[in-house]
Amino acid sequence: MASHVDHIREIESVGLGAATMRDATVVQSWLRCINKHRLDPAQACEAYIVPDTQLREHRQQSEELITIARSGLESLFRQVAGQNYVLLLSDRAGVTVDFYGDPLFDNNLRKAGLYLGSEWSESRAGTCAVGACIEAGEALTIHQTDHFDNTHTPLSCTAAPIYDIQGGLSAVLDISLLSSPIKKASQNLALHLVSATVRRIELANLMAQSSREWVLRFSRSPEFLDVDPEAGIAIDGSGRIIGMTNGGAKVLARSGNLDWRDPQALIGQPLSRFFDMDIDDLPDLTRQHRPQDRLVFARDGNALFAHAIEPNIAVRSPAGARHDIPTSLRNLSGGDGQLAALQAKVAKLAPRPVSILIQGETGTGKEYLARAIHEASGRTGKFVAVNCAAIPEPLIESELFGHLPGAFTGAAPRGRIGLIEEANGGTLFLDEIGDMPLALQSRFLRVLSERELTPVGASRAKPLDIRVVSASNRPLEALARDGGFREDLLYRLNAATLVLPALRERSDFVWLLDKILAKHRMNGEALAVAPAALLALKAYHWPGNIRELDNVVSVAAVLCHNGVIEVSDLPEALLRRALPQRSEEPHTQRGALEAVLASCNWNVSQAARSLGVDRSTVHRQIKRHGLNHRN
Ligand SMILES: Nc1ncnc2c1ncn2[C@@H]1O[C@H](COP(=O)(O)OP(=O)(O)OP(=O)(O)O)[C@@H](O)[C@H]1O
Repeated sequence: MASHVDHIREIESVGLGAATMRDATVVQSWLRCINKHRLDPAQACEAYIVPDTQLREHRQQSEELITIARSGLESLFRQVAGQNYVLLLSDRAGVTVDFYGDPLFDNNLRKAGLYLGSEWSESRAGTCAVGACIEAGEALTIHQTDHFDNTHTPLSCTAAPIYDIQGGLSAVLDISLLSSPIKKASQNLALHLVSATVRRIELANLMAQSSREWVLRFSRSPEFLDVDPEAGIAIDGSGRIIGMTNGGAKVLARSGNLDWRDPQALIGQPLSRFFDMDIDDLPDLTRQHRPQDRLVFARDGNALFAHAIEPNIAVRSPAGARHDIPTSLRNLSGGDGQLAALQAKVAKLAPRPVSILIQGETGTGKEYLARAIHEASGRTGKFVAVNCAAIPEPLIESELFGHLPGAFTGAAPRGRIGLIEEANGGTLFLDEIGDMPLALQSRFLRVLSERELTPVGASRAKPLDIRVVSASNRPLEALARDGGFREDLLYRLNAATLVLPALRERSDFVWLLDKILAKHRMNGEALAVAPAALLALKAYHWPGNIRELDNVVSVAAVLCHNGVIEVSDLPEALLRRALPQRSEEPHTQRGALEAVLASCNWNVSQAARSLGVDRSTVHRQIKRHGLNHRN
């Protein structure tokens, strides 16, 4: 193996334009490390693990993706069992948010950075599989001395990007070895496995997010079409493309002679632009027809087998003019009146650079809404979420503003780009803004007024183009009146205010539930809720709102048999509260009681146990509501 000195020399000479046998992706990454990230190959740095608070935030942001990716990760981990591979799922920032490795090697893995919380962005770690994959947008292997930093040269890492259905890179799946054979070709199988897993994760994601739309899946062979398709696209009722896997984007781009890296050119286009068919032809491509008869022709002459999956119309959103609402915003509600008004307002505000303040109880979807605003804004930069309550006060300034190398004791040796700068060209989401320390509020106010940023330790300001969306579940006006929040900052933040209703106030509960069921379906099998359990869920008052509903469904999905959630799969605390002693809604109360009784075959003792009340209370309630075993 080349010595460290040879390795440094090789990178330096490639930096000066010398020819090399390395893959083009490696060379491009080395050049970025030298020219863009200003890294020095002679300066070795240990792998970086982000602090716990930050990790929690990264994981929270990737919650949905982790859930969807998990079954793919588990099956990949099973396939490579016993071969010492480690699996990392990293978010767009290169931070490892999920991890599968052999606990026997925990210490070595942690030291090597193959661990939960490790940050593998190219600017931090130099050329590495995750970082180079984020930059290149394609699957690749970074093998041993392909790494830029000497510290990482024992590793062999292979990574593939996971795209969201709008074509944005949302995560990276990496499979790594602490030590591997010398030849890079030894990792070709790993490259194939990671790419196949990502393809399945993207398809699962497309299915989960497009359950109310037509989904068209493609394969070059009729045998694999229905079991393991290669690509997928989602199409709305008017025949326009509204989502795709990366494979789907490539099929469309090839057909339309467009660039798959420019998803805006694909999303929103009519199906007929890419295929010799339109929406009316989709029913002929469903499973009722033989796979070999489902051949479709792309505009570039390419022929593919297709499988059309009908929209799931179990719960229809009410008719109304939703056509001028961008796709990302349509996901916000299933026809609730208050939200429909909010969606219309957001559709108008999103493309404009106005600051938006979102208010709502915990778990009502403030961050979800902020992301939807970002997606509908057309801004090309990142969505960066900062939870002001989660970052310890002494760290918040350098986290937000970044710092130069050596700006203060304990500063990162290479300096650090702050979260505000990371959001340049995109959206900065400030959650729990009411918890931002007062001193920082003044600094932040300057950033907003002057639209420029000065990192800690820097003397010159940098120009900034950010859209700020902030959120709070505390009444900021009252906080400002009491001196806990700067009034002038409040006015900068709330050019528009959006209020998210609590879940118990929403009329589209069943629509939301359906969406969350689709998210948690296990191994692609549909989840359903038994009528009694649905009554109990509807009767509950949901203090934790959509997040609580999501948690309840995720646990019930694991507990239930044959994919049907019964009352017994719901938490006792929920059932207890679903049947309050004094309810203003006797109908709901009666329904919930009936539901619980039906689930235990009218065994009053069992019903009392599952409700956490005594038998006499159940008897009293039965009498009060005039319930009868036979009615
Ligand atoms: N319209 C929606 N459809 C599906 N899931 C949703 C929707 N809105 C929110 N969720 C889910 O509900 C959970 C809570 O949402 P989110 O984190 O955006 O709430 P929040 O109001 O920002 O919470 P907090 O006040 O605690 O910060 C997340 O899992 C999110 O994915």
